[in-house]
Amino acid sequence: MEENHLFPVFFKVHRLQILVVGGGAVGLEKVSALLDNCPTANLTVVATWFLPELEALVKNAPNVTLVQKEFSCGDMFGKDLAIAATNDHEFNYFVWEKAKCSKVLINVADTPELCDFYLGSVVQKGNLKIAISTNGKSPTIAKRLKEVLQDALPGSLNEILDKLQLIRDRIKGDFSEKVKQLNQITDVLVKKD
Ligand SMILES: C[C@@]1(CC(=O)O)C2=NC(=C\c3[nH]c(c(CCC(=O)O)c3CC(=O)O)Cc3[nH]c(c(CC(=O)O)c3CCC(=O)O)/C=C3\N/C(=C\2)[C@@H](CCC(=O)O)[C@]3(C)CC(=O)O)/[C@H]1CCC(=O)O
Ligand SMILES: NC(=O)c1ccc[n+]([C@@H]2O[C@H](COP(=O)([O-])OP(=O)(O)OC[C@H]3O[C@@H](n4cnc5c(N)ncnc54)[C@H](O)[C@@H]3O)[C@@H](O)[C@H]2O)c1
Repeated sequence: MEENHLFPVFFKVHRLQILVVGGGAVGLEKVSALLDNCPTANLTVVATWFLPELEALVKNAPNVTLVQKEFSCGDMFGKDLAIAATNDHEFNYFVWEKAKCSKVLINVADTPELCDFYLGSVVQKGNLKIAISTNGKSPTIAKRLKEVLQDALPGSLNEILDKLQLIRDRIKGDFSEKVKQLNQITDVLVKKD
């Protein structure tokens, strides 16, 4: 079976500077995804025009700046991550080149082969977060799986996490003893019948 070699990480995006080039349908989708996960994400969106929905979304977000202009090399300065989401394939390549020159990790929305990272479909239940990737095969299936898991996972999972954190903070002893006790307490979750 073919395997997915993407390595998932969970970025603290409020500590990063993120550039999005393009403010149309896909720019809106990517900005929404970032803000859904982290309302305090630091985003700069550069585009020649913006969808009104995007302007409305970021209206009261001081951490998001919309810059209406053509993208230029200087926009990459000081950025940690970038997303190229214009409707111009050649231009997205140009943005990719600028990101590479500046050693900025980039997602090119219309060219998976150029992407350093993909965005995932994200299930959220309080502190719990599950990211799904289909290796770029079918974002629609990723979205559907997210919907299935979002419904199937009980809201009480977040309470369990809160309780486990309290227990984790209270257990004394050396590290291996702590791991042993935490595994015993949670054994019930994986025990068959
Ligand atoms: C998961 C999600 C995250 C997000 O964007 O936040 C995401 N795409 C979502 C939706 C979606 N995207 C597209 C459709 C239309 C139907 C279809 O094509 O299936 C729908 C469905 C819809 O909108 O309903 C079209 C599309 N997408 C890509 C291309 C380019 C190409 O494949 O060449 C084209 C064709 C454009 C064209 O034909 O012109 C590429 C990528 N899209 C990815 C992520 C990465 C792979 C993730 C993975 O490994 O599975 C990757 C590789 C790069 C990236 O964008 O990071 C988000 C679901 C959010 C949710 O959970 O609700
Ligand atoms: N990865 C994904 O999830 C995904 C999903 C659907 C489509 N796509 C691809 O993404 C691309 C973008 O589609 P869209 O629907 O958002 O397009 P769109 O027409 O809605 O928006 C294009 C945006 O690019 C901006 N732009 C164009 N040239 C620019 C420049 N030189 N400098 C700055 N901004 C510039 C425009 O101002 C506009 O904001 C398409 O090529 C499509 O194939 C990707």
